[in-house]
Amino acid sequence: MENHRAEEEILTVKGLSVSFTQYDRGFGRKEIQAVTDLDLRIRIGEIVAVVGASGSGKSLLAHAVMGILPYNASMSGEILFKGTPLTSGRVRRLRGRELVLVPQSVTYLDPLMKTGQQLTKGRKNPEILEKCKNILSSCGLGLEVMDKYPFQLSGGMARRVLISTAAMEDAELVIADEPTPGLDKKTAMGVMDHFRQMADRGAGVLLITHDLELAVRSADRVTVLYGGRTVEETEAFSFLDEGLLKHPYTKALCRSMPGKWPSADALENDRESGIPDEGILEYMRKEYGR
Ligand SMILES: Nc1ncnc2c1ncn2[C@@H]1O[C@H](COP(=O)(O)OP(=O)(O)OP(=O)(O)O)[C@@H](O)[C@H]1O
Ligand code: NI
Repeated sequence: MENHRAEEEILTVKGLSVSFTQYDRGFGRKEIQAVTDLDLRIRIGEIVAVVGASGSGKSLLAHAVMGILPYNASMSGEILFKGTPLTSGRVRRLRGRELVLVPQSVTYLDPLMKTGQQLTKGRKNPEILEKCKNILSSCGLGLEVMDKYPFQLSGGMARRVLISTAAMEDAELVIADEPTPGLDKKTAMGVMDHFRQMADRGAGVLLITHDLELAVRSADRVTVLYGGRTVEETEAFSFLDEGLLKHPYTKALCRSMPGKWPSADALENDRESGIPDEGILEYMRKEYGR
């Protein structure tokens, strides 16, 4: 992975739309548009965060890239991995190797397999075991978890095993779907350090999270979704200065970060923010129709 041009895109998503067909009793079919015309780019060495409220389409984006959308979903748009279309055959070959997902739900761990086997995929050479040990320890876990089945782990431990499983592969694209709930801040930052190391070695990382603060601290760029659409795409540092953000929804999100509440005085004189008096959610409902 050494000789890539720095500007090379690992992942290119162009105009992605995902919809579901629902059948109502007696009323026929209804199309539900869940993701609309989404663009996203991840270059080598980059961590790109996707943030947005529950139901804004973050996991669907991840699942579309991984080729694991549910059977009743249909998608359109283009998804390229290293500049070449990610066809269903290609994604099947790359999944779990060059293309790795840290799924949102820990139920993705195989309940019948000890975690050690899931981590090493049965490989027993000393280098693999050493690597496994290092990765587990950077996620705050000891080697003893390798001898346990998933049901013997707490939710937070299972999540860390999932992250470690992904980190074991020298993936070129890692998609982490809400990797940090249930982890304390220190462990969460440890996990993010790990993703940063992977990026430094030439991978691209897509970090999906509710946690805007984590996104701003760990990612290079942040894409904000609302109702399946991109509201704003910006450098992470823009969140340190609200004036660099464009959309009122992003500004409102920025203000919701801990320690980010503007003073009463600032709010009194707040003509610049563009955050409407009616409240941001009411505004978004009108603008985005949901
Ligand atoms: N199998 C499905 N059938 C119908 N609608 C679906 C299906 N899966 C997802 N959706 C809809 O698509 C929208 C986006 O879902 P998605 O799981 O991507 O949200 P999310 O941003 O990941 O939310 P969360 O933060 O809660 O994980 C939701 O409104 C959801 O209702
Ligand atoms: Ni999700």
